[in-house]
Amino acid sequence: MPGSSEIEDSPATVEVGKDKRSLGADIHMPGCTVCQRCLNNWYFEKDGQLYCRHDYWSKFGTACNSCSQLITGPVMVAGEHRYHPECFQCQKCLSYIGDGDTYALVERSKLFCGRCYKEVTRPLLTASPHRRKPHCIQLVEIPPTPDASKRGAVHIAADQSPVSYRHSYNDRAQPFITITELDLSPDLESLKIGDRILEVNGSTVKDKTVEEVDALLKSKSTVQITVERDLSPLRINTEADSNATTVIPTTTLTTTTAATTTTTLTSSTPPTPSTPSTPSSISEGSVGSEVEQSLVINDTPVRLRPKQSLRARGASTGSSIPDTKLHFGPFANTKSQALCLHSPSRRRSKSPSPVPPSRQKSMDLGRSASFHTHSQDHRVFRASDLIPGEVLGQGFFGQAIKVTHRVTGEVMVIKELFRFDEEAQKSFLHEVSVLRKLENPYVLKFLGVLYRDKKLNMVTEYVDGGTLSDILLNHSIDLSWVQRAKFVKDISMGMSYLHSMNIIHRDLNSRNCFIRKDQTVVVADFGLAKIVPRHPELMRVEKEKNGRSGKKRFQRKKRHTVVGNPYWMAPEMLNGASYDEKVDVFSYGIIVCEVIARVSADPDDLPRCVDFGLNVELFHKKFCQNCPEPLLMLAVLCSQLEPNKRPSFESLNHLCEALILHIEHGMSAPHELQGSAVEFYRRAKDELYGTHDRKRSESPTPKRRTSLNTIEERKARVVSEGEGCAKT
Ligand SMILES: Nc1ncnc2c1ncn2[C@@H]1O[C@H](COP(=O)(O)OP(=O)(O)OP(=O)(O)O)[C@@H](O)[C@H]1O
Repeated sequence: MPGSSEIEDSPATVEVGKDKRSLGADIHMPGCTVCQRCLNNWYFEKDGQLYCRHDYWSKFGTACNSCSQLITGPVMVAGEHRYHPECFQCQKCLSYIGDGDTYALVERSKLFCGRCYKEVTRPLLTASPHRRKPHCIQLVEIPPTPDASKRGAVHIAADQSPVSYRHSYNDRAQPFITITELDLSPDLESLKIGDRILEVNGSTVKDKTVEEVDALLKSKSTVQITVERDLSPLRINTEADSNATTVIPTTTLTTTTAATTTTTLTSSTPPTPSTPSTPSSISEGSVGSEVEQSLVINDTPVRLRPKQSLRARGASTGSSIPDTKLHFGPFANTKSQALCLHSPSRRRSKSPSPVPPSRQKSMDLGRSASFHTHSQDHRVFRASDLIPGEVLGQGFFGQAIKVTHRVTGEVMVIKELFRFDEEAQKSFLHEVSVLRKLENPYVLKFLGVLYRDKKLNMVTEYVDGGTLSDILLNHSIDLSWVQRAKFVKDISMGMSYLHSMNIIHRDLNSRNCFIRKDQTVVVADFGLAKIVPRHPELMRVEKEKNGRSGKKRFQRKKRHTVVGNPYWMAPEMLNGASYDEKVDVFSYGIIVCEVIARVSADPDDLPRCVDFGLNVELFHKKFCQNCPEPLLMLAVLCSQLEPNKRPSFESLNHLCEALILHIEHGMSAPHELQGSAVEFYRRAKDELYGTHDRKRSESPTPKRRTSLNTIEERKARVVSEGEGCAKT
């Protein structure tokens, strides 16, 4: 995890799956099973063994093939490679490859959508037909048909050749299921003889027999096949191979595929060496029943005989695919059909195919073959699953729309971008990647993602009670002090969870806290959240990896970007100074003030000082006639100017619980919240400035808007000085 700040005051946490329990800080912690280092903060438990986070991840976690981060939610699977849905993105056109989309993963790292893959590989093949074709995992979709027999068949067999073991995607002993024959059909043009089948309709074929897989392939509905190919099972018949080429009069027809399969139809006597092929290049001539094809299969030349069913037999040297057959199908006598064989780069419209081009993607597909969910709760939705409802509101980059699931009736929210610049994309992806890691009753629940028009949308729970700000400012709603104390407790619970996950929210405010019908509050909006490592193991590993000074890299506070809304922003951030997670505690303090006063956080309404602190004396005078003193004390403690003096959310949880008991049942308030808040504030100010200067630090604000302007101007200045900013 990137970042540099270490969060103090947090007790050790046991993580058993998703269950996290706090331990007292004084409990002696044993060492990590793998690295033996003392587990004095976080640890993971599995089968009675304890691990540090790093070793747990490396032993049991699945890392994303793109960002290398642990995958905890939905995962896109390409062969043995796994991706976060938001990382499953075409590296050329940057569109998201979603549920049911075709793709190709080249050389195990370069991910392309189906269209870009064809564009990218074409010049490669043109440049050098001899070059070794890259390893590729590809999701190919065969459209549905009312009559499966008309679609063309994929013939498969268990491949016993040693090649099939060489780049295995698993370490099983049994052979791969390999495509041995393909009917000539536009639907099958993206498949190649020699392809190894990894999945059919999203299910691995590892444990299936050839017969079972064959039955799946014969389905009338859409079939999605994930195939792996490498080592050029078929490649261009070049000069070196030409001796073995059988020739038939008049025709030289060379078809180069975008992937690894090439087919050469060569002319008759005298045998002419094949010219280096160009993609889909064609010398005019007839292709009919007399044409014979020459192929190279696993480096062995084979012949293809032109019959209704062309059969390629292993040459005398012995082919690793001994009996390869190409069915030309009902249009065998047409040149265009012949070209369609293994020629995905050709436009389908040139083919007199019985399958209209629109059928290729027109069906409402089942779940993507490559999609699997690790978490029960996180899903990938299709646009057709969701009935759009009202727009709930707009943010800086996007908008939130209420939606209802067509089948289950669940009401949810999709958050979609309306700005597509880099900053918006980055912020959005960041929010998705943060939110999907979180699971807590006081944090907005992430439900999954929705791909629409090659764009990623986030799907979350719908929180039906409005924002905390809305509720507080609606004075027709009666809010008891107990209820208000419960609001602030819930926020503290959500925030302590976030901090325990090493996340600084940085945009905590009453508009980002939503209220459920049962009056619980959830913390939302993680677009500005910052992930900071604090686990000693992670730091050590990171330090070793980077060879940098751990001290410098992991000092507790670091100068971070200035982000968030200035009304809730901590003074140290407004001043452009280094900050840590205690900025969230300051924002929380301002929220507590809003809860007490039921006014907006605008400094016009909520009195602040020229040093950006809370003007407690004025606040007390204006708003605290009926307020329980310990609640005001809570606000004052949290909004202290010195970050280190603000309590952690962990201790705020306890204070809030005791506060509720105090307000509800008259039990004594915790000692931290006892006494006069105004007195406490004066003492703290005197300590900071001295008695004489304290008055000057407080806001005399003779002109009404001075304080507001000061805060906003200060932030604008900090930002223009180069600290950067997102969203105000
Ligand atoms: N899960 C949700 N449940 C109910 N209402 C929501 C939900 N998410 C968003 N909203 C409503 O939609 C509004 C816009 O939300 P959105 O997240 O798009 O922007 P924002 O959080 O207000 O702004 P920004 O993301 O720029 O900070 C919110 O203020 C809230 O009123």
